[in-house]
Amino acid sequence: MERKIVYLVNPISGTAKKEGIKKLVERETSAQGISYEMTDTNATGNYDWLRDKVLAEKITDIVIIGGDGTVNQVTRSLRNVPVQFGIIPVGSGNGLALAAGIPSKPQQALALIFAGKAAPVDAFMVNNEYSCMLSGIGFDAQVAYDFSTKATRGLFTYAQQSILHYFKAHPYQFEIVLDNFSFFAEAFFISIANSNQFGNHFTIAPQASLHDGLLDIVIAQKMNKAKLPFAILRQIRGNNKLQQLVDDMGKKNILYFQTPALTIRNLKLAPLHIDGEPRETAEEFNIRLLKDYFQLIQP
Ligand SMILES: Nc1ncnc2c1ncn2[C@@H]1O[C@H](COP(=O)(O)OP(=O)(O)OP(=O)(O)O)[C@@H](O)[C@H]1O
Repeated sequence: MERKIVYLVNPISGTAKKEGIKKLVERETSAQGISYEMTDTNATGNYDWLRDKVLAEKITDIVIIGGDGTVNQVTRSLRNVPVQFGIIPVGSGNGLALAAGIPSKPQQALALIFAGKAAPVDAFMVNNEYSCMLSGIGFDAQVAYDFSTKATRGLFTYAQQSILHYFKAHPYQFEIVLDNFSFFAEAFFISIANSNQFGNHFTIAPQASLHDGLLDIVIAQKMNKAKLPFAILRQIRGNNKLQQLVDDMGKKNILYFQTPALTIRNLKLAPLHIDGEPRETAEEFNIRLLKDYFQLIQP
């Protein structure tokens, strides 16, 4: 089938200048003889118009030139639409693209898109919110919130906010409800991961796969704050298994397990982020995996 690409450019994502990337994309796509359109994304995150366009004009590929927040909004809007997605990662974190092995350099990411080999990627719901990468409750959500209020984006601003919040961080109380049992945890944050990382290669869930039908849950339990960075480092390298969860409780600072669904009771109303974007929190989160939600071009 003849390919037709729609490029969606987020003008505010990350810190990279978009004009040069747009020119590169136009030049290279024309050289490939592929028909394409290019348009900016919008702040509302509504892409219903695109759904209709894909069907009416037989668009084969939607390529997102942006970060995880944009990937979230676009893929959410195009559920069950017969189209494959590409990413040219120019966001601040680019967690999903990096987890999928998509190159960071626009020219290489574009070459991958032209090769056009797509594979399914899971997503998940946190109550009624759709997430495709990594969501979290607690410390990292507070960082996401403050990051969203800053005029400059990018890794530097993100790191600056993380460090500032680290010194202010306090644990929250949660009840975790799994199929067969439940337990209480006092934790700085809980990450629910489809991708293996927060972005920028900062791995949090080393075993996470984008299409294994499982969510990786990481609980950074209350501990002496001086130990927290070391505990996270161990987590990055570690190989904890689900069956070890019960053994680990009470012994380990970081709990790590995999499950397709769980409920988290948020007893102290810790803040929530969805794919790095702050969202309204709730007293209870029902979290469930959506298997093979969209097709992503990847190596
Ligand atoms: N035209 C636009 N004007 C203003 N905001 C926009 C526009 N298009 C998209 N947005 C918003 O930009 C936000 C950030 O987008 P994106 O996730 O791509 O970048 P990022 O946050 O810098 O990267 P990452 O999520 O990888 O850390 C999203 O919340 C999205 O709603």
